[in-house]
Amino acid sequence: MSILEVKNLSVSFKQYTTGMKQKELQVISDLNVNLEAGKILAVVGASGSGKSLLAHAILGVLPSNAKISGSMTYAGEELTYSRKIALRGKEIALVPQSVNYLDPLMKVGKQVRTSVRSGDPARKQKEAFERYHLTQKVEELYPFQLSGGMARRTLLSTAVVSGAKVIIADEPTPGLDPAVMKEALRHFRELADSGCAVMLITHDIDSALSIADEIAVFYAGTTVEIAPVADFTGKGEALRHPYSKALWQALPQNEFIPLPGTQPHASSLPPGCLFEPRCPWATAACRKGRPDMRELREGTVRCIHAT
Ligand SMILES: Nc1ncnc2c1ncn2[C@@H]1O[C@H](COP(=O)(O)OP(=O)(O)OP(=O)(O)O)[C@@H](O)[C@H]1O
Ligand code: NI
Repeated sequence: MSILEVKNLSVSFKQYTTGMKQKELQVISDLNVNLEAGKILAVVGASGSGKSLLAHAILGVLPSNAKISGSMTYAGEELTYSRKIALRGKEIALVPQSVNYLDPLMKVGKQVRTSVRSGDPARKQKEAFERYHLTQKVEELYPFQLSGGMARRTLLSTAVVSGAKVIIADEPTPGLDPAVMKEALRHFRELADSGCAVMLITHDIDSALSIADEIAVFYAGTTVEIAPVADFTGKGEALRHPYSKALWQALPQNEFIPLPGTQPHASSLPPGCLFEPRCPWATAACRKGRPDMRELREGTVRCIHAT
């Protein structure tokens, strides 16, 4: 059952260039994702492909010079800005990419306890700390006294004690030791199995494959493919988009073949398909316009040539 749906999301930033001229920088174009109760959607893609901005758009925490279009629904109703504020941290929780989101002036035990909305805050905080191997001492520390890994585990604890129905985790695992990282991933799976919808943004495709149901591949601010995890296998034959195949083949454990070229910057997006300049399948038709997302073999793809 779909709980959060993002349709044709575009995000642009107003920027001033020389002589006070204004320019719109389109950083997300026509992006679609769908989160379902009980499912984990992993979001992968190069740095700068718009993963964090999607998370921020859903939570309503984009900077004030951002312009947003498209539609979002939560539990079947439009997710307006005021609804985002009302649901943030309650029904929709974010594990932010940066540990700077912790309140610098509040002891971390208290930060976690204030996120608890039902049940005993002290007990829930203790359980989360135990799970993430944070000792009791840590409760009394301020964020500046934590190591990077401890700060991350605190952020994880804050999101998981909230009882939110949707958890959006933006690169939650870097800097964690492997045992804690595994525990965090297992915990996301448990939360999904108990009915949450989870969006896991990660650079680590292997981790994503170990727990997710579907993978969304981002490129230059849009989704190029959404595929079941089972399709990420072999040489990527089952994948639909040439970029997903290239991303898969570039992994060290696969062919380790790098894809030549770079992702276009928002200031110089190609006129047609965003992947066209690097695409081995590109034809003149690909330069004519942006392809729509279309259904193909249990997944969706944004490519006119995909079969
Ligand atoms: N406030 C802003 N003003 C202008 N451009 C921005 C702003 N915030 C982000 N961008 C641009 O939007 C694009 C997408 O950024 P985003 O942070 O979503 O990438 P990401 O996929 O999360 O990358 P990473 O994997 O490095 O975290 C980038 O090109 C970035 O430079
Ligand atoms: Ni990011």
